Amino acid sequence: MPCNACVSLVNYYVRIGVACMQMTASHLPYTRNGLKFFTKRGGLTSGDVENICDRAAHKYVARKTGVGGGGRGTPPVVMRVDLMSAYAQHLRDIIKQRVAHPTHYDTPLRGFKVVVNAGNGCGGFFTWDVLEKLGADTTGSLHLEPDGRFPNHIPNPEDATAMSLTRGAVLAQGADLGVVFDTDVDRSGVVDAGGAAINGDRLIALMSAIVLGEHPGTMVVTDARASDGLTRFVESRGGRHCLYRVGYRNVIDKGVQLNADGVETHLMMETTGHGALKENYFLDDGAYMVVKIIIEMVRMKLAGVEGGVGSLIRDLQEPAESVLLRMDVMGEPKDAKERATHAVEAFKNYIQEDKLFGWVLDDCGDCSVAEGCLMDTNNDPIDVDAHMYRAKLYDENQRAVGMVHIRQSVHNPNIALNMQSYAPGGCKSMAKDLLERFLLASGLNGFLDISQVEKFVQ
Ligand SMILES: O=P(O)(O)OC[C@H]1O[C@H](O)[C@H](O)[C@@H](O)[C@@H]1O
Repeated sequence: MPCNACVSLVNYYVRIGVACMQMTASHLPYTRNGLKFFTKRGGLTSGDVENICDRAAHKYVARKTGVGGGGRGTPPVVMRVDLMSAYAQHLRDIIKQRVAHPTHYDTPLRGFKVVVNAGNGCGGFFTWDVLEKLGADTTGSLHLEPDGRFPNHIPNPEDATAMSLTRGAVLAQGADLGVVFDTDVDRSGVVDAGGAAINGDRLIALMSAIVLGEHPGTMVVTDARASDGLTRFVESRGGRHCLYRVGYRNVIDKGVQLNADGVETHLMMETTGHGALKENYFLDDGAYMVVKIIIEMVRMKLAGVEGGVGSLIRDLQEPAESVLLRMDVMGEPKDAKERATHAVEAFKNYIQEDKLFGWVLDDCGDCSVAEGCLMDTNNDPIDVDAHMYRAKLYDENQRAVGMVHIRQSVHNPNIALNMQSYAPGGCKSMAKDLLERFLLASGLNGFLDISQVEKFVQ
């Protein structure tokens, strides 16, 4: 079930105090699984989940040993709820109400062709239970049947195959829009009528354009891998851009915290396609994002605006090149976090100690070293992926070559090096510079596998 179907349950049952939980492996292999927990305030944080696990473990031990009660009491009430139908109806109602079609209120998508690629995850419902019921033609939709082996491609809007197959279907059908969901529909991407993939920064730009139309001046929170072009895009529309840590929960929690601090923040999105809106309980809900885009598409058509939703991001300036390289932390797994922290901090120190001439640490986002995030009043940040910095390289003529974002991976013992350049060849120049003047000079290659960087430089 799409995890954000849970919000329907929360909406409907919150009065009697019900929260909900979902089992999901997202796009990971079917041999792995996880749990997500929701209450009316949104998804629980990792700290909350740890607390629940601790308490469950204590209860389990108490029950096994007969010490401390073990949670015996009134047995829980079990009810069967058709959550998916309620969720789909909730989405349909939002589209109907917000489009308020002057001639066919109940079928506002009549005359529109929308192709869905569910990637064999659980997003197929969006085709028959949302789009078709609202009058859309969904001919040419792809991979709607759930299959945990994901036989066609990784169900992920960041996946090039997922996007290009959807593009092919959109162009073949002459569709107005293509929609790509990840497995559990917490992420999405779209393809416009011209076949352009709208994911990553482009999706954030599109959502920013829509949300800034509704909430002028709002803050938009993203992870700090987002491009400078995106910051300019948001600012040119009167918005503000807060760059924060990688990890969708970090990004969302930052938005929650900003709102609590009185900074109006309506959109929180990661460059991976996870996105949450204040109006939707701060949930990372891929279907809700698509609903917002579809409403905009229909409104534009009704207003006689040409070009479809893709035209909303025409002036987004994108990097000339984007590259992600990984450096595995070698040695004992137990030492990996400390070593990775050391390496990322060494990058900052090298710049601050003027050992990396031409490199300047960025002064916005929690990835900065100067003031911390410009808007950050959180003195107790989540200790996930906290070590990251962003820096720019300038050439001898003071022209910016590009930007590097260096951080520990959220999941694995490696360091991710995201590079974006402003001109072709810039990523290679930056990688070469970092390899020679930092990775080799510092001796970090003693415990970092720098082969991807070396290969890229060659
Ligand atoms: O640190 P990485 O391995 O690149 O993974 C980073 C990603 O981890 C998870 O999948 C989170 O859900 C994402 O929000 C995050 O962007």
